[in-house]
Amino acid sequence: MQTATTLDMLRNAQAGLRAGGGSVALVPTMGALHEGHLTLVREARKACDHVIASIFVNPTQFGPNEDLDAYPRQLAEDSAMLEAEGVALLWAPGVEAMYPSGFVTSISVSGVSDNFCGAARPGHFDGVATVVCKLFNQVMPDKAFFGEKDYQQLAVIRAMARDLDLTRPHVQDIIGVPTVREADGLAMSSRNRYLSPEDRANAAALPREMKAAIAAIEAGADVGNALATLERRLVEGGFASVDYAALADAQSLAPLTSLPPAPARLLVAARIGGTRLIDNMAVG
Ligand SMILES: Nc1ncnc2c1ncn2[C@@H]1O[C@H](COP(=O)(O)OP(=O)(O)OP(=O)(O)O)[C@@H](O)[C@H]1O
Ligand SMILES: CC(C)(CO)[C@@H](O)C(=O)[O-]
Ligand code: BAL
Repeated sequence: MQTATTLDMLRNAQAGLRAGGGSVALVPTMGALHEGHLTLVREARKACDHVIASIFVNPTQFGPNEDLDAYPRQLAEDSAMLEAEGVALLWAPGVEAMYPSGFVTSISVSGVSDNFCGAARPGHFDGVATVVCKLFNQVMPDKAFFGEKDYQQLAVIRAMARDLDLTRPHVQDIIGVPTVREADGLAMSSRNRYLSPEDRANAAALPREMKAAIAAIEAGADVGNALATLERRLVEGGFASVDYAALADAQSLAPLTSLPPAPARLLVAARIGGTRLIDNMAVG
């Protein structure tokens, strides 16, 4: 596996990769890799001839009081995992390489980004959209792979690619991969490592109570009451607070107060022991 840390290195490495022909997949990450990321890489390898993975802890998507400094960074371990999975090229720029001095551009998104994590993390999705647009321009993949674990993020990226006409030639296809979960149902996340043993055990309440809420809603329960019960049970189960627990249209992410005939999604963000966890599940 080659590793590029500057744009010139990336361009040279890509030229060599593409000289032999074949399709190219991009798997963008912020590192601190786990089986969820590696599942994206495996799906990418099944779909394309070459896989390029990026590792960049993007400062523009972190708010002033968030965990940018604390975010786990383990490039050597991550690199070994990616090489073992057959990744051809790791794009691992520093901040200066991604945002050189004089950088003055930011993509502003709205609509699918307005509620939920967009409201809880002002500017977050603008940061995500800006760096992903740059990654698409830098790599020009045939396919790009993202996790449904970050469901709203995936919707934002799809909207950005559509609106900026990035689907050709910058990226041909944006693929969503189902959430990979721990044995007790907790969605794998780089931030799970922040959890104490007690909080990690209690965090299993998140998928458990989400499933209970979905069962109630699908059985005809009032959506507002089901969501209030979900929030209460999370706090009773050890969560400090709930940023949001919402039913949304699976496509538009418009908040819903009743179960529609169209596909819907339950979206939750909650805090436990100072760690913010998110999850989402299909409803109906
Ligand atoms: N459990 C998972 N299942 C499927 N995809 C995942 C999972 N965890 C992360 N991903 C995907 O991997 C890509 C990189 O995500 P990122 O590097 O932020 O990891 P993360 O586990 O989401 O970390 P964080 O704790 O910051 O949420 C994203 O597209 C994300 O949706
Ligand atoms: C898509 C992404 C790599 C952009 O920094 C990040 O938001 C993530 O890891 O989900
Ligand atoms: N996968 C989520 C990235 C973030 O929380 O910034």
